Amino acid sequence: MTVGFIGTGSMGRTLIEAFIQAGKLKPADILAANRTKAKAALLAKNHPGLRVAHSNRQLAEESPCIFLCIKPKEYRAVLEEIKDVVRPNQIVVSITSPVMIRDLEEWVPAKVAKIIPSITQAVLSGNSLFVPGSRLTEEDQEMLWDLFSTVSRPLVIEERHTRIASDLASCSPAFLANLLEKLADAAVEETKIPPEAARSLVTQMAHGLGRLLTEGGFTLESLQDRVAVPGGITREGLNLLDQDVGPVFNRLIRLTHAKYDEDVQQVQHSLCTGKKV
Ligand SMILES: NC(=O)C1=CN([C@@H]2O[C@H](COP(=O)(O)OP(=O)(O)OC[C@H]3O[C@@H](n4cnc5c(N)ncnc54)[C@H](OP(=O)(O)O)[C@@H]3O)[C@@H](O)[C@H]2O)C=CC1
Ligand SMILES: O=C(O)[C@@H]1CCC=N1
Repeated sequence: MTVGFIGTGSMGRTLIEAFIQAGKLKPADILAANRTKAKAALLAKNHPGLRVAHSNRQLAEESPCIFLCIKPKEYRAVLEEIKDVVRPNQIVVSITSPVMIRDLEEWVPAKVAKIIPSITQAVLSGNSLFVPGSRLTEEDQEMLWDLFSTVSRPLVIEERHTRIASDLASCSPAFLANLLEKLADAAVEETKIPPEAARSLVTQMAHGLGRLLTEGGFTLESLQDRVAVPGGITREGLNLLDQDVGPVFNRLIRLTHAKYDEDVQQVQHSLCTGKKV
């Protein structure tokens, strides 16, 4: 089956390369289109057999399953371009959290799903968040589940939980990398340890931490208890983090939700103005 990807930016490329790496899709199964054609052409060069469509419309005509890997503001233009050629038996998957399934279902007669990926799929790990639309059959759901199982752990979520689940699965790699960067920078500032050593120490620690939590039988709580020996040094640090860092995450979640609400409004406005199918 040909799988089409509209948008070969950061996430479109990550997904394509993850499916190839997992052996789930062969390059010849993939048809890609991107506004800046050179980006899709480079992907085709790196994965011989992968085909580049000359337009989004051609891609939509030729792909039983179409992934929209574009940003919220780019939906209107792409939907305008493909809506007349999309058929009811096709599957259209959006990877964009603020685009509502019901809006997509108004624009195209296809079977729609929202699947939010994560950069962690580049190493075939992490969750992908699965929101099935009303027209998907059991068979379609199984096909998508099977596809994403090869690069992630798919998780069905309700659409109303899209934002918070994306914060945790998709944004948090950036949030936690930022915290580790701050930890390393503070170490350099306070002790003059060489920056490369500080970065290497936190990076290797993060690798081990991920494994402890996923394969090592630890929970978030048991890990802290195990490291913080009674009367020891770690407890001092944990007490400070409990006091100062917790509230930052409450603010962070309020911020991401406020931006999400704004994006939802903007997308709905852009998709509601003008002609639909
Ligand atoms: N990055 C991440 O970790 C995650 C991203 N997402 C979601 O994925 C979506 C894409 O994000 P990301 O890949 O990071 O963004 P990018 O900007 O890297 O990629 C978007 C791509 O879409 C292309 N594009 C834009 N308009 C069109 C068009 N009309 N026709 C064809 N291609 C077009 C752009 O082309 P051009 O080269 O011309 O700019 C660009 O390559 C977003 O909605 C984001 O929220 C979801 C989970 C995680
Ligand atoms: O920053 C963003 O908007 C996207 C959503 C999830 C991850 N990245």
